[in-house]
Amino acid sequence: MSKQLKGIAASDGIAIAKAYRLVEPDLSYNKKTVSDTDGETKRLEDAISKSNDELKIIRDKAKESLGEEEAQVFDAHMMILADPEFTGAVKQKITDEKVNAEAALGEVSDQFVSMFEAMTDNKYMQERAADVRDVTKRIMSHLLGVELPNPALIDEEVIIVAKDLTPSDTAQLNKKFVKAFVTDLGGRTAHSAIMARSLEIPAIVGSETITKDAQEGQKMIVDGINGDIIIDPTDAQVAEYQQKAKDFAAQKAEWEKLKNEQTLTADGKHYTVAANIGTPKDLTGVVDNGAEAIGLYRTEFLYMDSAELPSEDDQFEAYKAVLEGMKGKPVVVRTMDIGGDKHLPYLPLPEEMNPFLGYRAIRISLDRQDIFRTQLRALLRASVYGKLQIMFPMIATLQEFRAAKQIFEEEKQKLQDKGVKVDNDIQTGIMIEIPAAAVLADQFAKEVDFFSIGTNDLIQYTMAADRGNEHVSYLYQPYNPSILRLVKNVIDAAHKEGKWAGMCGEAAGDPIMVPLLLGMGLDEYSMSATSVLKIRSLMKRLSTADMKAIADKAMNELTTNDEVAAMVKAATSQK
Ligand SMILES: C=C(OP(=O)(O)O)C(=O)O
Ligand SMILES: [Mg+2]
Repeated sequence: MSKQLKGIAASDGIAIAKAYRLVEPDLSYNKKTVSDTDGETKRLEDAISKSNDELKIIRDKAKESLGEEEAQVFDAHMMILADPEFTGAVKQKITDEKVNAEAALGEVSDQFVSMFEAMTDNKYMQERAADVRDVTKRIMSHLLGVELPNPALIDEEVIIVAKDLTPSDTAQLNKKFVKAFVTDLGGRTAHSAIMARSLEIPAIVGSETITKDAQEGQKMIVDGINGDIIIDPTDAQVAEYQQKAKDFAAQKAEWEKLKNEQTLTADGKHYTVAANIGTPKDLTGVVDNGAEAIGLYRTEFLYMDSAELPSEDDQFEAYKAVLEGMKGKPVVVRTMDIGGDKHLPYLPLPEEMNPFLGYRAIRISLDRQDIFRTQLRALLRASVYGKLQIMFPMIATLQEFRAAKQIFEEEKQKLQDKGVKVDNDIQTGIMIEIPAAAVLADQFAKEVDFFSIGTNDLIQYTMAADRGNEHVSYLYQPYNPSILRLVKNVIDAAHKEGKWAGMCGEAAGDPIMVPLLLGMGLDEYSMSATSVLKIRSLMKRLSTADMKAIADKAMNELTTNDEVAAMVKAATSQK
């Protein structure tokens, strides 16, 4: 019997394939005393040898499908397996303390991990802690006779089923075989969901129970447009969704025709439809989808993809590639936004009760000026290759903006003094994603060159509802009149000072939000590249005067998110 489930639609598209459970098995063990220590040592050696064979295969596969760099992590794992200090310590423990191999491995591993993690001034050794943890899991799985999921070995079409996916898990998915993913946890603006959209993989998050409901290899349908999941579908359901997939492809082909057009409304007004990117690799999607600018380059992925802080030169190359690739079209580069759900293995952050309210983004940059200044220098040097605009994330106060701007000016001056060419007209702006900044937008507008509204965070901070928590996702309300009024306040404040206002949160590519934003006069809309043509097509049939009436009604007469959504749908003939 087929089973239906609903989750939060996070990335468009339909997929039909077998489930692949990316779920860690239970690796818990009991500590036991053993008399046959030789036998126990032999069990350990077998498990190590099986782990080694497995890692060799995984390494080769990863190299083939993901590239040399992604595959290197498995080399590091094999080195630990071959390291007599580590494996020797486990064997010693079995013999000396007469304990089972699982307990000896677990305890030695914990010691190594704590030792590496304590070396806070040695990034290389700190990273080894994560490697030791991974290798321990692999050996333990063989000792316990359970199987670890090995996503790098996937060689047939699958739908990934997981509790949650971190941005780095998502980066390792091979698009050739991974047709979709479904998770228990998460919200539409979690970074794994954002990455799914840029990879053009259908995704559903926050299903709550998919890891309980879907068994390995079971056939599944994932409808990333509506958030529907069907496990073990009937033939009729498969046929129905094959048709839906065809319709979706036809719709996409229709949008494709707008690729080289400007974005004009029905009454002939031009607005900039831009794209968000995470790495220079995403440029292809931006160009293929005809985006008119890059409204947000999330540079933290450059830091996350690296084993250590990226050097000034590495960063320079990445920024230059993006600026050149856009051929003079504007590129808004956001300085590093680490913290919240984005971590760096080599930059341990303090454990926090509320990481989204803690040490992150500009707060880290102003504290760790060595990191910040390096990034600004790389940006300044790259600025001559295109139209660079720099944006600071998570600005709460004017002092923060002034401090960031001051550091930017200092670095610019130092480079110029050395005779390095930099663009003299780089605009500097801020993300508006903290309600304090949205409320004081009139004061900020006097000092910044532009605003870009980050609704992903602005909504979570205004509604006090974690953007990634499916239990409070009902409160994550982009169309709530409170959010709309804040957004309007920001746009009006910018315009009053002759500045421009954009939006780079996911709401900028939302077909219900866009008519409201047009009505409020938002200048720039930056979204997943895959939404650009859909939104251009929508804007083409809307008139700004009509949308102004709708936006005014939403902000002044309606009271709930749902009322606003229903009104916009009816007024713009959307289903
Ligand atoms: C665009 C935003 O930034 P991020 O999603 O990276 O937090 C936002 O908060 O809306
Ligand atoms: Mg944000």
